[in-house]
Amino acid sequence: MSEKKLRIVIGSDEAGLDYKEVLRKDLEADDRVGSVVDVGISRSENVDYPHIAVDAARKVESGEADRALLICGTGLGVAISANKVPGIRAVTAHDSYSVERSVLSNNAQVLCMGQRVIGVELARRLAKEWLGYVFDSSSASAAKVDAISGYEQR
Ligand SMILES: O=C[C@H](O)[C@H](O)COP(=O)(O)O
Repeated sequence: MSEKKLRIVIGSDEAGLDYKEVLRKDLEADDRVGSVVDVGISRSENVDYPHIAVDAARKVESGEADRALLICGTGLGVAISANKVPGIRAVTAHDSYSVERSVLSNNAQVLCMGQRVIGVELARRLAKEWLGYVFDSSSASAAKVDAISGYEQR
């Protein structure tokens, strides 16, 4: 039985644009990915990171996409912004273990990285690993994620 392919949204500000372009190509070439929607920025249009991050997060929240990958200078601003969208769990992670736990412990749908923080090859490797993790809703972590959701003001 084949796994359902992931629908990914990718976005960045100017500080993350180079990595975003590289990571988008990697995602498009990955068999586990069914679609990649790029919410910007492009070389010709600059937009500040909060708008890109919220746009991407809304696509996940609405069910249009399964996950989002966001890049800015640090990976911090895009995570803060994406987390303003109810139902979204966005994290900044630059190491393999945190990327794994962001999905398996936190059921985070949004991974954020900083182009000014890690090398491009590590970012590529982490994004590849990230695709392989699937949250287990019958795991002991599920009740903790539910508790996070319970604190949201809807
Ligand atoms: O978190 C913010 C990002 O790192 C962004 O790319 C740069 O933001 P700044 O220009 O406000 O430092």
